[in-house]
Amino acid sequence: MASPSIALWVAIAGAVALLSAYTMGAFSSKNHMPVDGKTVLITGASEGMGRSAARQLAAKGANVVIVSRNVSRLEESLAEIKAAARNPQTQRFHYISADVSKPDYARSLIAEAIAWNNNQALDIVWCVAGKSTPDFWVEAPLSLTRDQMDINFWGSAEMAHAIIREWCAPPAPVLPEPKHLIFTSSVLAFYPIVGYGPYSPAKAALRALADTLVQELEMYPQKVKIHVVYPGSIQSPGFDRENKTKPKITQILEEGDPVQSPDAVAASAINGLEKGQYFITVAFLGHVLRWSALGGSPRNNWFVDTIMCWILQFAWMFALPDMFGKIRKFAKENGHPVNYRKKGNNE
Ligand SMILES: NC(=O)C1=CN([C@@H]2O[C@H](COP(=O)(O)OP(=O)(O)OC[C@H]3O[C@@H](n4cnc5c(N)ncnc54)[C@H](OP(=O)(O)O)[C@@H]3O)[C@@H](O)[C@H]2O)C=CC1
Ligand SMILES: CCCCCCCCCCCCCCCC(=O)[C@@H](N)CO
Repeated sequence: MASPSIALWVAIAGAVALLSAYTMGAFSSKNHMPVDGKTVLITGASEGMGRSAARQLAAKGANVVIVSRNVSRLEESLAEIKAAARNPQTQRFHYISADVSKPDYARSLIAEAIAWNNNQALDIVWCVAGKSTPDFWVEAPLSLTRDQMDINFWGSAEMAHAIIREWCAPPAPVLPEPKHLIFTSSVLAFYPIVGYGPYSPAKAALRALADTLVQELEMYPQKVKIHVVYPGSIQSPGFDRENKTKPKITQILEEGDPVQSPDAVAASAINGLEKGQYFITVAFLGHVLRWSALGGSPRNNWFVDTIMCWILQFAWMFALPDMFGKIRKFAKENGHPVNYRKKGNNE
């Protein structure tokens, strides 16, 4: 015999479950970033996650322009991307060699891509090109931080400036479907760890730029959606290179981060884009670090994000002493950092 109060609790629990299922997107399968027949420009697509993303977008029907410096790698990558096309008869593919760390590289690059695209505007621009050379911030020359800023921050900022001016100029058409600009940051933007000092500030700067742009773009009649992808460790050619200079303590601290394949990261990022997410994390540690550091950034989901942000503030009570404990133990055993900085670092 159920008392009225039990029935009431069951009803409330049911309503909460429904509400959370609804807010978690269980009833909405809308694709917020359809790419079939659209044209995507993607930088850093000759290797690693950019190449995987380009191939997966081709398989979903996109025309793709890939950008990086090395032409033979671009050609090889383009062949692979072409082979994955969904509609080989109608889809088109192209590469452009450019160095994204150079000032003002983006305007002429975009002009070339538009000309190739039968003078049609680009639909999606994804900045993936990036590079990390881990080292101790104090021991490494300061020029290393400048170089990392040039590629990781300026490489995307130049592109954002040029493409948004293109999409949002007064004569540009106001279309029902949004354009998409995607940045590729790193979970280190949420929680930087020692050894990535020359790199993390550039990736964190991308977050601040994106948080500004989502506000600024509200003021234009044209619709542009900003997204930021935050990968953890990716088993890419770049990862193999960075491991050569990565300090031991950095390896110890990032041990708990499972390395993902470029394909898995690209698939998960595209899944987040299709769900319409703003900040996209591609693995569990990434979700955790996003919740642990969300601040005033727009939410993907008010219900889930609010509860998880709240829980994660408690998790730091255990995580921070653990991380600092590892650093202090390492320092005690190894002495002054000058002694254990890896050889082979540029000096
Ligand atoms: N690997 C990892 O663990 C993580 C990586 N990231 C970020 O994800 C992105 C992809 O990383 P990953 O898959 O490792 O990439 P890779 O290092 O394997 O590949 C980098 C790509 O960018 C291109 N590139 C590098 N420098 C320039 C430049 N100056 N101008 C134009 N293109 C350039 C490269 O081609 P070329 O050399 O021919 O120019 C290549 O196509 C990067 O932004 C990276 O910072 C984030 C978190 C973790
Ligand atoms: C409550 C919170 C728990 C905290 C746990 C902390 C674990 C830290 C893991 C750091 C992972 C770093 C991946 C670097 C990826 C990257 O960007 C480079 N490989 C550059 O290419």
